[in-house]
Amino acid sequence: MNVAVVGATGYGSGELVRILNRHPHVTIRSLVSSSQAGERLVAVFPHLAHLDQTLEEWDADRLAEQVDAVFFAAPAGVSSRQMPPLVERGVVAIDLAGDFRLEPEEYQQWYGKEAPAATWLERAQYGLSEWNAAAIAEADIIANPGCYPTAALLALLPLVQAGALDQSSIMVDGKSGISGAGRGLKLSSLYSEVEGNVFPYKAGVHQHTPEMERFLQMWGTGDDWRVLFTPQIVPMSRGILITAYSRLRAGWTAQDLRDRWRAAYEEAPFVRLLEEGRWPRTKEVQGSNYCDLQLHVDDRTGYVVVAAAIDNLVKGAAGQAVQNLNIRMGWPETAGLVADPLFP
Ligand SMILES: NC(=O)C1=CN([C@@H]2O[C@H](COP(=O)(O)OP(=O)(O)OC[C@H]3O[C@@H](n4cnc5c(N)ncnc54)[C@H](OP(=O)(O)O)[C@@H]3O)[C@@H](O)[C@H]2O)C=CC1
Ligand SMILES: CC(=O)N[C@@H](CCC(=O)OP(=O)(O)O)C(=O)O
Repeated sequence: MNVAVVGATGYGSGELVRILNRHPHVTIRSLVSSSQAGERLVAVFPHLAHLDQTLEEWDADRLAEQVDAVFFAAPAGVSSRQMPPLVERGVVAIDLAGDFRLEPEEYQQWYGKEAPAATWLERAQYGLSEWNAAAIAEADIIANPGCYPTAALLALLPLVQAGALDQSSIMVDGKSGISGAGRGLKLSSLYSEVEGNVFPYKAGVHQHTPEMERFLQMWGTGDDWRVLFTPQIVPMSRGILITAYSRLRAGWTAQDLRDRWRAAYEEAPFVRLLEEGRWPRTKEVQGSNYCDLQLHVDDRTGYVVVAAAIDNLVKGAAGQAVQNLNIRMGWPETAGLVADPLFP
């Protein structure tokens, strides 16, 4: 099957190409770049020097002729504009940006951009692979989840669905490597700003907050879930570690919660429940599509603490996008994604 990637010079696209290149059922037919069309891929990504590809301009007619699926790995707002003519002509679209993840008012409020038209939003399904496979398998548009929500929802959803957590007390602390901010040149991504430094940003106002709340609400029990989310930058290139805290409802034990995780992820090839006492580490998932989970019930305070580690560019972006393509096409979920983490 032929695919295209839009936003070809970014980190998300670089990861898509790396993964798709080893995919048994996929050929990368077009890499679309708004800034460097005509340039060879190797000039943008020297680590992909073995691939003979040239970046191309956006041309909806050409793409609709050439490809069966398109990955949008561009900033918010691009897919809303460019995707409709392709989907209209039967191309499956997988969007790594936030355009199709939220209700229109929420998207406008948290992203400060106009939402896609309702007719297009209706055709989109949220691409949290482990939780929405039946809908993804039928979807025209797959809204790939944000990196922080992927880790937070995988950890929290089984516990929320079980009714174990107090609705008003969920706090999510997220630590991300700087590649989460993309490849664009910015002061805040400079080595001298990030090295030897750890700092929160957008506490309580990050655009992933409504995404976490929306899907806790949709797939959990009860309503009106509220999440206090604080993302932080840590001095590393890749990786996300989520630590989430919630008051536990009466009667729930660590064993009960672990049983819920086990039942939810029994058939999930990319979710690893670590042995008791062993906590997730970003390096132990690096370069892979795994999400590692652990929890602790703190009887002294009545809280549970859960932790999840993913590679933000793989399970948090390109890897989950390919997992979703696999689900959509009815291929084995792991096609192209069987890679052990890179360690150390
Ligand atoms: N980095 C991460 O960990 C994650 C990122 N995401 C989301 O995935 C998307 C891609 O992220 P990432 O690759 O990191 O971002 P980058 O900034 O690294 O790359 C985005 C690419 O989009 C293209 N682009 C930029 N502006 C425009 C524009 N106005 N019109 C069309 N194309 C444009 C550029 O490529 P070109 O010039 O070649 O067109 C750019 O290189 C974003 O929406 C991001 O929020 C989601 C999950 C995790
Ligand atoms: C470290 C860092 O800056 N991370 C980005 C991750 C979000 C992202 O990729 O954007 P969408 O999911 O909203 O498209 C951020 O916090 O904005």
